[in-house]
Amino acid sequence: MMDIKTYNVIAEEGLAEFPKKIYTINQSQRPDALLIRSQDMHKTPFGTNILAIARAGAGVNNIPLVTATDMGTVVFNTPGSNANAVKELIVAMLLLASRPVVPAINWAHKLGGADVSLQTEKGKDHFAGTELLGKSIGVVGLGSVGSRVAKATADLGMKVIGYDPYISVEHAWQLSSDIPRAETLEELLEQSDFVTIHIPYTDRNHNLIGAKQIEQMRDGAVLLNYSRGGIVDDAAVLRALDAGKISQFMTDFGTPALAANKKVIVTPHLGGTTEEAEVNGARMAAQTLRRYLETGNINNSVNFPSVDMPFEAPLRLTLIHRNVPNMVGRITTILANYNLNIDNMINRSREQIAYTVIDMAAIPTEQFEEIRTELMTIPEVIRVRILKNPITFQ
Ligand SMILES: NC(=O)C1=CN([C@@H]2O[C@H](COP(=O)(O)OP(=O)(O)OC[C@H]3O[C@@H](n4cnc5c(N)ncnc54)[C@H](O)[C@@H]3O)[C@@H](O)[C@H]2O)C=CC1
Ligand SMILES: O=C(O)CCC(=O)C(=O)O
Repeated sequence: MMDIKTYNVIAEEGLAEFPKKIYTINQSQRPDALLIRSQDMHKTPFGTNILAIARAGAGVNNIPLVTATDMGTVVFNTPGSNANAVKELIVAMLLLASRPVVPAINWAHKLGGADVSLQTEKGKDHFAGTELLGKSIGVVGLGSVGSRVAKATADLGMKVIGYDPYISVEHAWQLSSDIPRAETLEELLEQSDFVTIHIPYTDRNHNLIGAKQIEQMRDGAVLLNYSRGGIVDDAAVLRALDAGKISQFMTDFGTPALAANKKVIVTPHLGGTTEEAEVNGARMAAQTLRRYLETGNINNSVNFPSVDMPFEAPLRLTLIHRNVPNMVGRITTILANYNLNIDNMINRSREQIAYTVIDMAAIPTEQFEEIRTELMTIPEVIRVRILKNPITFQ
């Protein structure tokens, strides 16, 4: 049996992906893997018993990736699982930035008496807005969320300009050729009535939008941050709002200072919070975890290479090791000493880490620990697992 520990609200549909014959959920003091959303894993200790951490969602800045990699813990996310939810919220926020819908509703609910329609017609002009049609929007980051926001806002008749110097081939293909791309962030900022950010929080992206960038924006522009706190320098934004340089800031990552400012609209980290996105993310995370735990195959990892080798032999050895020369030679020498014949093998690396998967014929279960211990004597080996093929192992 393997145990999955969860943090945060994980949709039942995701947990149902773990068959009760093989898995328990939150039953062990030494779980085998974690299924999380925004839990701050920088402050949540986890040990080497944790083979993998699956993050139902996109951002992984809540997970100490270097530590996890050094421990041989594979970290997964669920790319795109909540991108539509974020896109729809951005459309809502753009509309709320242009039309004072919330104050208008509050006012309308307070109207009373026989002449409600008279009061309505007299007072409604206080709540006149503007239209999105023809306005320009700069989309920073053209990944799963940004590419959808670009399309949706173009469909609303906005003039869209994108910026993403690191765009993946997959996302570049998805992006309509009608969406012009800025060469620099400055170029985008200068041309946009609205600027919306859809990039991961990384050291490189810390305060990407600071005082200098805000100065480059159009006077009266609206800024949206539905990516992460820390990507936008909130103090610089507050100064720019007070000075009238930008007109509104809309963010999913509130602070008391932001919430106290009337030109800021704070939502409580709601971007991915729809029934559909929560189910998508939980299912995808659970399926990815299961594939890794049961077959050793890796996809959607943010710290390990992708590996997809059909599990056809009775036994599979998986080795996580440092990416140094001659590892495969040293590993196979040990296996040869046991007279083990290799059916199939794959070795992949990602930066400092490498992953070797070796399929072979059945050996007595009593030998597993001995072989595992011997392989672990190679100093660069971090983790060795021996997996039984549930179909072929006799
Ligand atoms: N508010 C919420 O609930 C949610 C927030 N997010 C946040 O949004 C971020 C983006 O999500 P996805 O689009 O799904 O991720 P993604 O990985 O599909 O796309 C991110 C894009 O940003 C680009 N990028 C990175 N640094 C950049 C920079 N300095 N300038 C321009 N482009 C840059 C990358 O090349 C990539 O194309 C996540 O990392 C997460 O922090 C995502 C989902 C929900
Ligand atoms: O609702 C959640 O779990 C957080 C969504 C999010 O921020 C992300 O996917 O990066």
